[in-house]
Amino acid sequence: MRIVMTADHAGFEMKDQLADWLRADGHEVLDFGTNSAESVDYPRYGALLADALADGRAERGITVCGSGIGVAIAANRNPACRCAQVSEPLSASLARKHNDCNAIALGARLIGLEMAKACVTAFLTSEFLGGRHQRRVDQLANPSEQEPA
Ligand SMILES: O=C(CO)[C@H](O)[C@H](O)[C@H](O)COP(=O)(O)O
Repeated sequence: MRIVMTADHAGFEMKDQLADWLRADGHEVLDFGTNSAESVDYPRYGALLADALADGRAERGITVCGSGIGVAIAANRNPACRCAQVSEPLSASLARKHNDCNAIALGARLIGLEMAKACVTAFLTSEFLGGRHQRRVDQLANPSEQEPA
């Protein structure tokens, strides 16, 4: 699978470790930085991730910051990106099954590498269930125009 990865300074080390692990597993990883512990601002890295998903350069995205929150907020500014901040595999799986998320955000200051790998595996191996979930995902484009179900 073609996967775009980004991180801020707090997440770059976990991002690099996950990228190596994914490449060893046969995935193609587009790494859009950052690539050091020098302090950077997360909005750019959320946006770079979302741009690559929006224009089809990548099928899935994984982004990492200290908590996963900042990069998730930034990525979700792009309507083509549905990014869930997750800290355990059930949420990562539900992000695919119910929300058709094309990205997850991880907190390198919240979880360890093995838990991050478990989240990534759940995210990459789970499929969107469609049905009532498709209706709700469609409504995200214009939530205030929807009739209550
Ligand atoms: O956006 C975040 C918090 O919501 C991320 O965790 C950032 O990585 C964090 O804010 C960076 O903090 P720092 O003190 O500048 O390293």
